[in-house]
Amino acid sequence: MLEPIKVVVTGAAGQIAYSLLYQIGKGDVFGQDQPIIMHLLDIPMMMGVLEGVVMEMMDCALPLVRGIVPTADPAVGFADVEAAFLVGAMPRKEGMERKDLLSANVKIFKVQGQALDKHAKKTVKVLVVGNPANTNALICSKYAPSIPKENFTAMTRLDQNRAQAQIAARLSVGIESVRNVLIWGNHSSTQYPDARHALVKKGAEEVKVSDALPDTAWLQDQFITTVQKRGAAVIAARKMSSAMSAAKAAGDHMRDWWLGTSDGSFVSMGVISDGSYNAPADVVFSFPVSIKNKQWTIVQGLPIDDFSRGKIEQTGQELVEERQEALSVCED
Ligand SMILES: NC(=O)C1=CN([C@@H]2O[C@H](COP(=O)(O)OP(=O)(O)OC[C@H]3O[C@@H](n4cnc5c(N)ncnc54)[C@H](O)[C@@H]3O)[C@@H](O)[C@H]2O)C=CC1
Ligand SMILES: O=C(O)CCC(=O)C(=O)O
Repeated sequence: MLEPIKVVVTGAAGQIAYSLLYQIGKGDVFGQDQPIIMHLLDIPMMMGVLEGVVMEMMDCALPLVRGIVPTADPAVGFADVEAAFLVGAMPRKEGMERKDLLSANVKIFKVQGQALDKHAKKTVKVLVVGNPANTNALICSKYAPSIPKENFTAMTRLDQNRAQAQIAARLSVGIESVRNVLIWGNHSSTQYPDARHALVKKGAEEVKVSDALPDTAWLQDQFITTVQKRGAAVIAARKMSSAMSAAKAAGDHMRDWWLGTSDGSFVSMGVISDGSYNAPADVVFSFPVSIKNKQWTIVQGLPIDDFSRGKIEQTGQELVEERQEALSVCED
């Protein structure tokens, strides 16, 4: 058995955390041999609710959970953590775009960046879930200058999972038969879900999704818009934003970062852009990445046609605009 690691979940009294904490505690994210001390951070007025979550965590009787620290103090929440799930932020309501949350939420990520800088391990892996996730991750990193920029990522894994599920359903195959479906850009309605590089198992063989599903009209239209608008569709139906699927995606993202991806497979993560694929540099942009030894690398050399180039440009432009707005909010 390994030494315990400290893992923080912010927004710990909220709906995503309610599903996420169990996954982490039962070993689905960091592995079955990795004990965990869970730091649960929320705001002072939620401490009563958080007490109930702590009782439930205890009552789950999870052998890997070696300690639970509920707190409203970021200095305690972020102390010596090796992994951080930054979930705590306001969710959007029906009719809003995620970027409408920017002015309310971005300041949370400034403060948490400063706290991570002071209190977390310098190797901490940070996953930002709270929306607008890409720009919040950028701001968090800016205010944590002693931690490498590569350690701050934003979640587009829910979009990837949604896209993979749409393709699998359309082909009537199991979800595990489909891989390398990508999300480019922003976790917003400009994101570009891309099945051009995706593969599907057909018997003993693996073939391109575009060959198994020669329906370009669907792939270039309904597939993309369904994934782009899925968050809004869930809100319209549930009157609350996605939580179970968001928690699953957060676990998937961190697990792959911690334990690595298999050869030839890639996953989508919002990471600091170096300008690959003509995306704007210095925004947090979702790229295909492969991961080894807890380090992600942007997968290079995928062929990009004019259709994809236009979509990448559009979502990149939105991220540049969000960056500008976020920086001015933080300077106020
Ligand atoms: N990137 C993605 O794919 C997804 C992102 N989200 C986003 O995740 C965020 C959380 O969603 P839910 O859990 O459904 O919301 P929720 O409202 O159920 O829970 C949010 C929790 O965060 C807490 N919180 C607020 N400010 C905080 C702070 N400064 N420090 C610590 N905790 C704080 C609140 O008190 C609350 O308990 C939202 O911004 C939502 O839009 C949701 C689904 C998917
Ligand atoms: O704002 C939303 O769309 C709800 C949460 C979310 O980001 C999503 O479901 O993708």
